[in-house]
Amino acid sequence: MRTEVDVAVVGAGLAGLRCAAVLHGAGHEVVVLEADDAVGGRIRTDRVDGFLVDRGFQLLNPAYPAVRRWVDADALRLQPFGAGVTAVTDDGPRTLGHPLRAPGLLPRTATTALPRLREVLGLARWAAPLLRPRPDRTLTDVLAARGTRHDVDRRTALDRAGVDGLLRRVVDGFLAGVLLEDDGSTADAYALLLAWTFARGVPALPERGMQALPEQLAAPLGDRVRLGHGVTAVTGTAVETDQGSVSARRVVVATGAPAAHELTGAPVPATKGVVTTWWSAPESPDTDLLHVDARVRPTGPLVNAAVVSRAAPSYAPPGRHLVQGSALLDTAAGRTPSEADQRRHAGELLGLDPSGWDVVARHEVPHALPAQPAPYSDARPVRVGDLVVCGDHRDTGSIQGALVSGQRAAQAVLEGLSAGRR
Ligand SMILES: Cc1cc2nc3c(=O)[nH]c(=O)nc-3n(C[C@H](O)[C@H](O)[C@H](O)COP(=O)(O)OP(=O)(O)OC[C@H]3O[C@@H](n4cnc5c(N)ncnc54)[C@H](O)[C@@H]3O)c2cc1C
Repeated sequence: MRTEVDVAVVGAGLAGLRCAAVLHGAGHEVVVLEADDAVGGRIRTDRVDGFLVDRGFQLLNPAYPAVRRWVDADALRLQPFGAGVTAVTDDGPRTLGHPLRAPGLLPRTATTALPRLREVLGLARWAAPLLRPRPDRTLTDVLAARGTRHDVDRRTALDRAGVDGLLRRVVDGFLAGVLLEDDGSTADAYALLLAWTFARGVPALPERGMQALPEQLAAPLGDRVRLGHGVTAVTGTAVETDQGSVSARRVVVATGAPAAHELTGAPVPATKGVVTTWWSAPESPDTDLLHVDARVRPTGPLVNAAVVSRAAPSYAPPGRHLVQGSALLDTAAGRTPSEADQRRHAGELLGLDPSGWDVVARHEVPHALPAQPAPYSDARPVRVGDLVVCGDHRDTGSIQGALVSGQRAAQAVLEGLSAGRR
């Protein structure tokens, strides 16, 4: 294979697909070179025995600005989770729900929150910047104006705001599952940004699984996406793959952080890992919420568990339920929770006997998210030497961040191409 194009994009994850779609839409000849056998990168879905299982539990928040702008969410036929969380506590299960988006949870939310007004006030102090954004300013602007909170991690910020007790354990447990760290080391500004998106939208799963999202982005590109093309080397104008070489006026590296480092030598953030086990269960409680362990001494490794098929019925065949339990994974530190530990803990969090569950799949994802320590930075440069680099590690470690970094990379390429023409 020898190809000549305007732009070669390495990687068909969300960032690469968004970047390629913009360039294709602007009339440039683009090729996307993907090592794997399908598009999606970290967002893949398998069908196993009639179940849909994503490669690691994740959710799509339709309130992400990038999703609103560039994704046809209606076409994905989203199945929302409940807007709240159920916590196992030392005094039994407690539920906290979004007051506007989950009015049905109000009585249970009030029972949890009213006896803890001091803790609620602490939480309000922590979340105060979220209450202030003016319609004409983004939350990032508001956080920038506050300055210092870019420099602290979320543990320090929650301590300073006086968030403690049960609500602190619920917040920590919930954020551990989203940020994939349980030491509070993520930049507080990013934790607040996430809280802001959770306040504005209810996370959901597409009817055909999470992979429907990258597939939608890839559709307009047609056969410009070449699967099974592992890239071995790049320069500013050429890409070597295991199938031959591609010449291009510009090259975009849109891989995850470790591959970006290998191909470009650019420094990349450390990564966080997660292991999700999926089980088929004959019965389940009627809950579409995430369940977390908010006991003073949690008894297992899970950051969350859920009966996925209660929220997303398309994920299980009739008469069965799909349960997931996710735990932090750090193979270098010897932290690889066993299936048995995950199963026992999931049973506790959901109030079920897990002995009759069958494993459907287990996904260990060592590089699930880039670490996002303080000071917060959501827009690392996309130009690295004469290459353009995108991916969630250049922005925030999220669907939103990957899409935005792809967009920024495309803009940088367009500027470069038009400057080259002058
Ligand atoms: C388990 C898990 C749970 C998550 N949960 C959430 C969530 O709930 N909400 C949220 O917003 N985000 C979540 N995320 C994060 C989100 O999925 C990622 O931020 C996003 O998908 C990253 O997209 P990307 O395009 O930057 O990178 P990737 O998806 O990693 O895409 C990079 C692509 O490059 C390809 N590639 C790599 N090397 C080469 C090479 N040499 N040649 C050719 N191709 C190559 C890869 O195969 C891949 O397809 C989660 C991620 C994981 C793994």
